[in-house]
Amino acid sequence: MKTLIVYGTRHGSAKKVAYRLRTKLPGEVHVRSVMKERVPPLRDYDTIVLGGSIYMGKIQEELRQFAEEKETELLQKKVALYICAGEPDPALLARELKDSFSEKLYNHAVVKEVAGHEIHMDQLNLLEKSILRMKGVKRSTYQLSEEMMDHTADKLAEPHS
Ligand SMILES: Cc1cc2nc3c(=O)[nH]c(=O)nc-3n(C[C@H](O)[C@H](O)[C@H](O)COP(=O)(O)O)c2cc1C
Repeated sequence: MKTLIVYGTRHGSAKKVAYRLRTKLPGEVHVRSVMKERVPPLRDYDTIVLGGSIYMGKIQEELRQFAEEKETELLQKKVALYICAGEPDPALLARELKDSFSEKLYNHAVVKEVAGHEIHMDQLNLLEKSILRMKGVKRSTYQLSEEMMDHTADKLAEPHS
């Protein structure tokens, strides 16, 4: 199995998930930032993982665009989707995950997960801090889900139907 993980991030948690997933997946696994690196041709891979993080309800525009441009190819592959997102309401998190990708791609993906979130107060700018203050968030939090990463890796290792 050859896997490509393409991620978008602002403060690093979606990147952290991408690199942790790499250690859990069998076979050759390549990780690329959709914002900073050239993404290799998808035809070279059996499995594609797309992951990003949510700000004001939206995933990184670069990742959204990438998924849109490559949709036809992605629909021929085994696909996993994840988001890092900090909303406390599970229904809202599920909505954010669904809205981050096209309906076709979301339905096609063998696994779609909320990977938890991290907030590093010392890395945020004033605007970001005041947005979080309005949401009642005052402290750094570190809640990435190892369980979700294990689940994603297990699902991707299952034979493709
Ligand atoms: C300014 C700001 C806005 C955010 N808006 C949302 C949001 O609308 N929904 C959500 O679920 N999480 C929101 N979050 C939480 C982030 O999605 C979470 O911290 C995530 O782990 C960040 O990922 P990154 O480190 O890959 O950029 C927000 C965080 C910040 C700092």
